[in-house]
Amino acid sequence: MTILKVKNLNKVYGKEEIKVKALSNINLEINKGEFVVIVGKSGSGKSTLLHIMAGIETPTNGDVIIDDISISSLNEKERSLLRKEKIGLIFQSYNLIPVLTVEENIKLPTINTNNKSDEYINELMDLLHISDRKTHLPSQLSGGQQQRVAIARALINKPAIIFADEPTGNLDTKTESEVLQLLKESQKKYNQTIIMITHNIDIAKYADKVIKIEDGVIRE
Ligand SMILES: Nc1ncnc2c1ncn2[C@@H]1O[C@H](COP(=O)(O)OP(=O)(O)OP(=O)(O)O)[C@@H](O)[C@H]1O
Repeated sequence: MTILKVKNLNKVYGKEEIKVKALSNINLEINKGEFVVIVGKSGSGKSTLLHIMAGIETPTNGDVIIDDISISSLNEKERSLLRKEKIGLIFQSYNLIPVLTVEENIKLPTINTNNKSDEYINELMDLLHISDRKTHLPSQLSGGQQQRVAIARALINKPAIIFADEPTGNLDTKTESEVLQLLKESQKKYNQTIIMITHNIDIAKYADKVIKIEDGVIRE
């Protein structure tokens, strides 16, 4: 079953002499439950594609369809609701709120939703080995711990699709494999789709589908 479709997508940044064509006529389909990896050289358009698929950046033209809903037909408020309900985002920079504790950061996406599950927060903190840091602030954590908090925050609403931009780029090998293991367990348990940018060939080996981008174009 298709969960995400990209149709004739183009993205151009800037105008005239500073114009950059970041994506050219991208078409793809991703099935529910798939683990998809996006690879390609620096500047090839990976982050641009991921951000547009996640509804945090708009295309110049073309469309993204998530669960039969066309993102371009939504206004900003509706897009934000769709993101909250269906999408989890993990970035290489953790984007945690500095004045909130670990637990408060993880709970952020549950505000204004029906998700009141303290049980799942505790389960995630246990799985990610951050339970003993739940009242700490992000500045009191190591990089790996901060990334695990960001991952718990992305998973808290049990999103249908998890978008991850180099999520293990700043982690040591041991933490990296723990984080990947957790993502895969979550994917299996809740039939989630993971779409991840990585430079790590080993991660690409585990993927159900590898999307290779070269100069804004998909190479099969
Ligand atoms: N906000 C922006 N304004 C202008 N050009 C941009 C902007 N964001 C990206 N670009 C350009 O679009 C192209 C694709 O960038 P993108 O960040 O998607 O590449 P990437 O494959 O994710 O690279 P990396 O692996 O280095 O993160 C690049 O040429 C980049 O310079």
